[in-house]
Amino acid sequence: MVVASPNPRRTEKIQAMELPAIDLSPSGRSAAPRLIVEACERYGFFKAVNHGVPVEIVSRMDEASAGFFALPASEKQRAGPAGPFGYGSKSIGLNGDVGEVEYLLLESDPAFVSRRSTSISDDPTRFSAAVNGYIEAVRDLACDILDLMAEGLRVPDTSVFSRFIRAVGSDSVFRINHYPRSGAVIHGEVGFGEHSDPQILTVLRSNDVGGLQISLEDGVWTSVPPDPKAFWINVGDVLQAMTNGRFLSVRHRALTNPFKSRTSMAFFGAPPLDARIASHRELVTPRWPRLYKPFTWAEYKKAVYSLRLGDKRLDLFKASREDGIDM
Ligand SMILES: C=C1C[C@]23C[C@@]1(O)CC[C@H]2[C@@]12CC[C@H](O)[C@@](C)(C(=O)O1)[C@H]2[C@@H]3C(=O)O
Ligand SMILES: O=C(O)CCC(=O)C(=O)O
Ligand SMILES: [Fe+2]
Repeated sequence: MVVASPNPRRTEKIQAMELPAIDLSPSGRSAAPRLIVEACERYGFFKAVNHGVPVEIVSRMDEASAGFFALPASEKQRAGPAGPFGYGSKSIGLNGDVGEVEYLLLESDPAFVSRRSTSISDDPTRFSAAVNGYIEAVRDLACDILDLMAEGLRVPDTSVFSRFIRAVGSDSVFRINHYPRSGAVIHGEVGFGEHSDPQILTVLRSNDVGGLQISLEDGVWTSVPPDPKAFWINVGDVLQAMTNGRFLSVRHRALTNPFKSRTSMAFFGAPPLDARIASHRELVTPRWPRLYKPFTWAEYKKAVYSLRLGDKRLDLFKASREDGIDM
């Protein structure tokens, strides 16, 4: 189906497609490893249902974020400008990217959250308790899913991916996005432009307003229907590299809604800065040689922050023939 694009001068196809929903309850668990692998190979995205994250943790976080974004602009600015952490409005990252979004970007370490909360809320203890409780729950979910991925890929040590996120010094971050309604505009505007997520795995949730779209093919966008009870899970660049390109770090974006404001929150599970990222040896074979040169997360992050939002930074780390096909 071809429908309205946020930029009518650009030819874009926007389609609706059912993305896989994976049941993480005890009864769905035996099929989960295989279904997760299939979803990550085809779409790089899936929906986690019956995930076990308590609803109170989610509603406390929703209240905390709604309270913050409802503050007058001058008060929100006390937590900014984002460089890259803190409150940002319209400006994304450090290299001139913009979008119809305001956000809080937070370190995932509880001590950093507590410290930063003093510039975010008049009740910093409450705010940081909500954020820290939410981060702990979604980090556990991310690790659980990474273990299922390893099992589905038949990697014998099933904590190969999750151990990076559980490590002391993990560079994971947490983002809360608020997209004001676009008012007079009939079509949505670009809130958060096209990009892939750089880290290992993203755990994303939104309110009941749509706007997220993924692109499996250049210029073709698939709208992801909102489901506030579920989490959308997506593969990041580092996991694409660690799986030697089997899992896809898919490009996505978020549009604003003409009538309703949208809130999304994303936990980006990342390794420590000094972690060495390389394709897992079980996934490198003579028929499927190593696609990426090994790199540290610090080196990758430097590339991320020196480039623009939409740049394809993983291309900088492609292996050449001279790098061989060592396993
Ligand atoms: C423009 C930028 C913002 C970003 C860092 C970057 O230079 C390119 C990647 C962007 C992104 C996208 C996913 C996450 O929201 C994010 C926190 C990340 O790790 O990479 C943002 C960065 C940011 O807003 O600081
Ligand atoms: O708002 C969304 O649904 C997506 C946001 C996003 O992609 C991001 O924060 O990296
Ligand atoms: Fe993203």
